[in-house]
Amino acid sequence: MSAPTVESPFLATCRQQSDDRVPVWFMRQAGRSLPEYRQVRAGISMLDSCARPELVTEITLQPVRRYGVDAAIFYSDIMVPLKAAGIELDIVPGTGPVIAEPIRSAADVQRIRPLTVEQLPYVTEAVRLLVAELGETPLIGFAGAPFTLASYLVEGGPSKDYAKTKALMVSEPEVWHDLCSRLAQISATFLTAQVTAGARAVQLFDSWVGSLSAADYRASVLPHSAEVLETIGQYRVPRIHFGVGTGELLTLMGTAGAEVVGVDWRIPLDEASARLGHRYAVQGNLDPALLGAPWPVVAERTRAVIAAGAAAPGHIFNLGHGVPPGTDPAVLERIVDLVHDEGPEIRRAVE
Ligand SMILES: Cc1c2[nH]c(c1CCC(=O)O)Cc1[nH]c(c(CCC(=O)O)c1C)Cc1[nH]c(c(CCC(=O)O)c1C)Cc1[nH]c(c(C)c1CCC(=O)O)C2
Repeated sequence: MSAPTVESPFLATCRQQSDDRVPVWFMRQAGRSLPEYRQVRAGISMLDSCARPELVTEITLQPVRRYGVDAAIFYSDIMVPLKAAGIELDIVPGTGPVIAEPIRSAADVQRIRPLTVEQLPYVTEAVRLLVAELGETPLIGFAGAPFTLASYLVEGGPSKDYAKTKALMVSEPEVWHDLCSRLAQISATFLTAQVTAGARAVQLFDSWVGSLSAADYRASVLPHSAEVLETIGQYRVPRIHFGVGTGELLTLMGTAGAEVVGVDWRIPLDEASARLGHRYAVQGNLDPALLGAPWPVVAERTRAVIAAGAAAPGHIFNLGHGVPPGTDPAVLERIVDLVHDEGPEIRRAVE
């Protein structure tokens, strides 16, 4: 056991300098599961809400107040920097991102212009306001990774099979790499805006990359995600890299450059850590679909996640993906308390 640090438990764990405390936050902790969120968002579209710094600050703080989580995540969306770069899109409630003119050709790709931090003034301002309000609680900045962003741009919206995206990737590799290079630049700029304004960690969401084979991931996607992570490396903040269904990609994802690898519920954290050579802290991985089960079941599963996480050189408790909109906030509150109260003991029992 290393000496306790003055740093936040979340940041210490990212850096593998934690004691036995288990930090916890939830992907999509801000959002429709919270009545106070539904109230302040009423009548304001998702994308408009992201451009209002006071509102962004309030929504980001809501789950921190309610749950006592160890980190805040910036309220925005992976599509916000694409819109700022001039791509016409909307986020449709209940559906997700919808692109006015999908990107399918070399000429389409050339329309995507580079983004500058100056084009994101509402991001800079919101992060500054937030950091002043948050005190010791660190703010996590985030961005979408090139593959996940490309999947929306090429499909034109959400997809089940990513068929158009994969077809472009394998049939026109030059166009694909040009697209992903541009998206990497945009993602890195979105992260830079957040980190230079005071975010103390970042998460790169490659939510849909688990649809790829390891060979395609390595050849067509990994270099672009690595580019984003490398660009942000100069700021010395911990980097978290997450995707859904990535069990077969974990070994490769570990090489992309992040300090922490996020894992979904399909693979236990001890197995995930083994696939990562026990070199990285892990984040996850309670199945969000279980949040509606009776509390004793949720509690047992929460304890099992903590026990499996003890195999890694650091464990940040989270869900395996985002909080579903219908979740009872009281359950998340109980999970945070359990992780904080019982986490150290469960870890010591395993070690
Ligand atoms: C794939 C993806 C998107 N957006 C994001 C991802 C990667 C994370 C993941 O895999 O879930 C990232 C994201 N989106 C949002 C956040 C805010 C911070 C947080 O996690 O609390 C974060 C980190 C707010 C949001 N982004 C969105 C909402 C819900 C819309 C609303 O409340 O009106 C929120 C709170 C909209 C959105 N935006 C996107 C989708 C699929 C949706 C859901 C559409 C729907 O079900 O209505 C694209």
